[in-house]
Amino acid sequence: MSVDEVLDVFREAGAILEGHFILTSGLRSPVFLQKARVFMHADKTERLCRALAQRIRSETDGAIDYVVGPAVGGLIPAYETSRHLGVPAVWVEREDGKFRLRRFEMEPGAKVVIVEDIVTTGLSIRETVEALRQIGAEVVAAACIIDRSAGKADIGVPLIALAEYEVPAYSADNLPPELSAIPPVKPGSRNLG
Ligand SMILES: O=P(O)(O)OC[C@H]1O[C@H](OP(=O)(O)OP(=O)(O)O)[C@H](O)[C@@H]1O
Ligand SMILES: O=C(O)c1cc(=O)[nH]c(=O)[nH]1
Ligand SMILES: [Mg+2]
Repeated sequence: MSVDEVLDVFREAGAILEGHFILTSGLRSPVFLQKARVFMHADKTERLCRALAQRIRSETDGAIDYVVGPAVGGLIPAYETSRHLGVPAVWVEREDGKFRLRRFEMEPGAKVVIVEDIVTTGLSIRETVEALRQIGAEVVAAACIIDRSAGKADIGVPLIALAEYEVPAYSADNLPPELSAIPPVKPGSRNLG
């Protein structure tokens, strides 16, 4: 799929929100990609994840044992992408704030591909890589639907992005006046009580 085709899916689903958003990294942005509004539609999700699975197959060597999704945003795309790759999908979720594979066993040396929804700074993927390495898994690559860093995020493993779409983000102490004027909202699940 082309970048425009991917963004059209987000546009059609009303998933490109404008306002003042607190991102999971703490950065602020005037744009939020509300992926849940895409993933609520099985047909749109299938189209995106089929294309992502094709990219994963062509850009990784050898067999993959598992797809791993970082909860919450990675759950649905990891599951749907795994269906097209023909391997099981598991997930990491936060326990005391840290990602952990709480519900599954994984044999040491298992080859995994992380499937995320959105990448901004790459922080969530780096945390997922760390959790998987701690249990002896081999992270072959990570993949995402949209990379908001447009290739700049350093995650320490190859990143396969279905689309790169650069969106501005600012530190909280360096906001442009038009953002300062809007009360911020935090849509994601990190640090939810
Ligand atoms: O590259 P990063 O700077 O880490 O940003 C991207 C992450 O932010 C969102 O997760 P969030 O923690 O907001 O919660 P969610 O998965 O519940 O949406 C998204 O699902 C990615 O995991
Ligand atoms: O960086 C984030 O937290 C983030 C950005 C975005 O556009 N969508 C999302 O779900 N998370
Ligand atoms: Mg997430």
